[in-house]
Amino acid sequence: MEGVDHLAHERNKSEFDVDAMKIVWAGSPHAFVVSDRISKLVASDPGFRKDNRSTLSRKELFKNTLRKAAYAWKTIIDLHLSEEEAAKLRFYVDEPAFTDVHWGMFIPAIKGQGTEEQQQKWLPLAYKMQIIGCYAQTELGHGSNVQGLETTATFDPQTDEFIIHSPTLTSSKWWPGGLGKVATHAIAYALLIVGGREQGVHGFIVQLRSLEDHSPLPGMTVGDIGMKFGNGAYNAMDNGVLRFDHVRIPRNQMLMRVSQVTCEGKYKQSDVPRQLVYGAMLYVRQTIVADASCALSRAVCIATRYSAVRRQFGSQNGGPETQVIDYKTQQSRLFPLLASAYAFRFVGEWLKWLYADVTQRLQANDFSTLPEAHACTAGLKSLTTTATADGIEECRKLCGGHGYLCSSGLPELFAVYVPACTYEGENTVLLLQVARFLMKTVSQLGSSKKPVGTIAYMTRVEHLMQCRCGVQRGFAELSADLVEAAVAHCQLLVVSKFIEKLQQEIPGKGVKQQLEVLCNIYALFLLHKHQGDFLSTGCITPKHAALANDELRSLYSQVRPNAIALVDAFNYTDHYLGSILGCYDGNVYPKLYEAAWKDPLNESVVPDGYHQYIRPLLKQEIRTARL
Ligand SMILES: CC/C=C\C/C=C\C/C=C\C/C=C\CC/C=C/C(=O)SCCNC(=O)CCNC(=O)[C@H](O)C(C)(C)COP(=O)(O)OP(=O)(O)OC[C@H]1O[C@@H](n2cnc3c(N)ncnc32)[C@H](O)[C@@H]1OP(=O)(O)O
Ligand SMILES: Cc1cc2nc3c(=O)[nH]c(=O)nc-3n(C[C@H](O)[C@H](O)[C@H](O)COP(=O)(O)OP(=O)(O)OC[C@H]3O[C@@H](n4cnc5c(N)ncnc54)[C@H](O)[C@@H]3O)c2cc1C
Repeated sequence: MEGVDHLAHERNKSEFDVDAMKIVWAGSPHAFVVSDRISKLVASDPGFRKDNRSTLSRKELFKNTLRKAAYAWKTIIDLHLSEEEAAKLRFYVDEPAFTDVHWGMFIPAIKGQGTEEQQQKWLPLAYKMQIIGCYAQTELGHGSNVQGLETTATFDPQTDEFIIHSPTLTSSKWWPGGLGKVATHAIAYALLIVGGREQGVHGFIVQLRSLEDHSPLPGMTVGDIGMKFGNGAYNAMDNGVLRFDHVRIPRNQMLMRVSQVTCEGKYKQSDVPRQLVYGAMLYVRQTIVADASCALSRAVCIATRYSAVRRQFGSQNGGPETQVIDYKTQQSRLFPLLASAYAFRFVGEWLKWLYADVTQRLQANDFSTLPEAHACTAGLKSLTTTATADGIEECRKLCGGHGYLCSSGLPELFAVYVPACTYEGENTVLLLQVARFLMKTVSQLGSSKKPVGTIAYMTRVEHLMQCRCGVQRGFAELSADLVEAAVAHCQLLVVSKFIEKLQQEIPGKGVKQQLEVLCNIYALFLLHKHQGDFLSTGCITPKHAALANDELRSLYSQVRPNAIALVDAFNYTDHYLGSILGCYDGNVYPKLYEAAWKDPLNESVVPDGYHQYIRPLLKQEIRTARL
């Protein structure tokens, strides 16, 4: 039944102003208007179609991605879109591509680590896409251990150049997105050697390919690293391999904000801390946290709408069966994820603020908040991506069998999303960074250096002052426990930022009340899940644990009538969701049925291969047939 809203009865039940919630979700009325306009623009343009993605071969998929990226760029130019609108357009096009790394890493690395002069030279070219950049840090042998990178950049004072070289197989650059087939330039990270002395890892701008015919420049061996997890999905991205054979670049292509090499071959360090070499990672981790709420909310939107459409069991006197969303078990799996999507949205907003604040301070040579910013970006990146990847998979299961179909949108969403747990810092490795920061704070508790900001609470935890570790090799030996402490610290951050959000004025009928319910679900669900830890440390009593569980059930009942409206507030178009199960009108079954017939296997009634393989089998001719 075309045009009928099968979820209208659900939408009529809602107890709050959905339009006002859309603005809260978007961040501001302006952000909502931009997001709404651009998402509809992308959805209505056949040039951005994506429903056939899972049936394309790797080569077709990749070429189609190139076409879309070029078409997106043309749209941006033709419509004179602002930077903000252009970023939204790329977001709603929803295809992993070299452009993510060009805009998300190459440009930020030059901005953060380049001198004024370098920025003036390279940024205009990059902004106009006259050059396309990638971020070549990871190597075949080392990813997490950045100090272990083997690529060398040796200064040659005779020619005023660096010689970039890959001395071993394991020093081959391996993984950088966009490197394989597209990028013309890279920020390549290499061990700097000046006057025979090693000076640690630094970033260099290296041209990879000719701007005339795209052939690799002399001394470069470059290609794609091969198929990745999931058909379609992240295979639209050309993650690459690169070897340097004594490639020479001018001295002024070393990113020199943090440290410099003079033409005489002197190595000089500015007053800024060395850690700023890692600055691009700080930036991207912050954007990944914001992105987690998008990916999780998308999966939750699909699972919630479908749970309201799907009915199983419970028919009374021939009446309709029960909507699966009404089962308490379904609610106890789904609603904490709905609450998490909102929680991650708000902590992402806060992290964006924190990043802007630290950037401003760094510009004024105030480096005091850098360790905290590093711990927050690393920890929240780890926490939100792990929870989102797990959450997407849970949403697939919440959709039963149909969740496994590509047309549900969930398998591809999972395949595209799950590497976020690894890239930009493997999640456990990042939690160890948070643990290191926490232990450093604990060790300073008795001193005059008082913890502030996100660790201010530590002064209130009396017993931390008495913490002494009797275990040999302290940190390494206890690292599994310390990782758990780091997760708990990050969860505290998420909960406290949700509570802070609720302390702000939030307009719109019933909006604040809904958010309070979600915040309580988020916090109590954590308490319920980790009640063993809370009980064993005496933080709660068994009675508290039971009360929390009772309260959770009551909160789920309060969410139930508002569930569809709470996911409508994400304001996702059917194009962006890319899911038959999650379509706005809930008209799932006819769409699933129709889509099945479009599969290439159904192009002929009798399949290719019948005469060769099926018929001989049926006719018992298999032993004589040539297979
Ligand atoms: C489809 C895409 C969808 C969504 C994405 C949305 C937007 C994103 C846009 C684009 C991205 C798109 C695709 C992703 C592409 C992926 C790219 C990459 O993966 S790039 C490679 C990333 N690599 C890593 O993250 C490596 C991880 N390793 C490290 O960060 C470090 O090596 C590590 C910190 C683990 C260890 O460093 P090391 O110096 O060896 O050790 P140490 O622990 O001694 O640290 C020294 C000192 O420095 C402090 N510190 C470490 N890192 C930072 C930092 N980033 N900032 C500030 N400070 C830092 C550390 O705390 C320590 O300080 P103290 O001595 O304790 O004071
Ligand atoms: C899709 C994708 C895109 C990528 N894009 C880029 C890119 O554009 N540019 C780029 O430079 N890189 C890129 N990467 C590489 C990525 O950044 C690294 O893979 C990532 O940082 C993890 O490093 P690794 O592979 O060395 O993992 P490893 O460090 O080898 O991890 C293996 C295991 O060892 C554990 N481990 C490692 N160190 C420790 C430790 N100290 N203590 C305890 N456990 C430890 C980890 O927890 C993990 O379980 C990309 C990767 C992927 C998957």
